Amino acid sequence: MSHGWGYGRSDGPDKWSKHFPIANGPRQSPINIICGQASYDSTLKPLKLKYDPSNCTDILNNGYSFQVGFVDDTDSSTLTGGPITGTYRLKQFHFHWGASDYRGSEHTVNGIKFPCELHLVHWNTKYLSFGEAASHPDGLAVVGVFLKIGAENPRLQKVLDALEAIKSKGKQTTFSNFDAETLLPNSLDYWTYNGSLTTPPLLESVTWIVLKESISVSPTQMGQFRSLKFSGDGEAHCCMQDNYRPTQPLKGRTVRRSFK
Ligand SMILES: NS(=O)(=O)N=C1NCCCN1
Ligand SMILES: [Zn+2]
Repeated sequence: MSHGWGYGRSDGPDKWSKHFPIANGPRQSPINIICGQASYDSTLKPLKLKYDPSNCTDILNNGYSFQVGFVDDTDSSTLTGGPITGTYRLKQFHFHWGASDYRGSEHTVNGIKFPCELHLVHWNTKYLSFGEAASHPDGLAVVGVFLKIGAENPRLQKVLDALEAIKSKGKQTTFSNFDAETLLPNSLDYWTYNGSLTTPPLLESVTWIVLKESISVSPTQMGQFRSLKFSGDGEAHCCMQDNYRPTQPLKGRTVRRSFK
């Protein structure tokens, strides 16, 4: 499952530019969102997320994070509105987290790190597939949701309960009838900017939509994230944590906000 990159000292984010030179490109992600510099745009539409729980198929430890996959052969789980035009289909969601509760998110807000960040990955249906869409500047839209330490999150717990079966790299199991909408906060106010995938191949094809409101996660639940392994069965155990890319230079980009 390893593609020659990771989050360790020898293969981590500072080394990615060796095989993926776009790592130093003009629209890399994640970024630090400076609230006072994000400009309100009254033309931004409300986000419309319509997810069908029956599209949910599986949960996989891919050796970098874990992802929950969705069938994406129809428009039954989609993102529309917001800063995008057209219809984007939900492909998967995954998370990034830290070894401690004081780091782990990829985006930061006024320099503040959260312990975890959820990414809901969607692709533009003007293209034929996720893979095709990922090579176009308007191909992908990722909704980012911060997780903040607080009360136990019973909706998140449904996902965490499935981790028992996918502790090591390459493990996959069925995961069905999950409504991804239950992972969203009450408010869909957002920041948006043009960026990239935050993991190799770091393609600059993502419209980022980062929600202002966070969802809760308890310290115990964060421990369940950290119980996963980067390593496969039979390999030296390596806890899956600190699987986040540090923030990247803005390089003149504008961050817009949908809220006053
Ligand atoms: N963290 S991210 O920007 O969503 N990066 C991704 N890379 C591979 C495909 C899905 N997403
Ligand atoms: Zn991600």
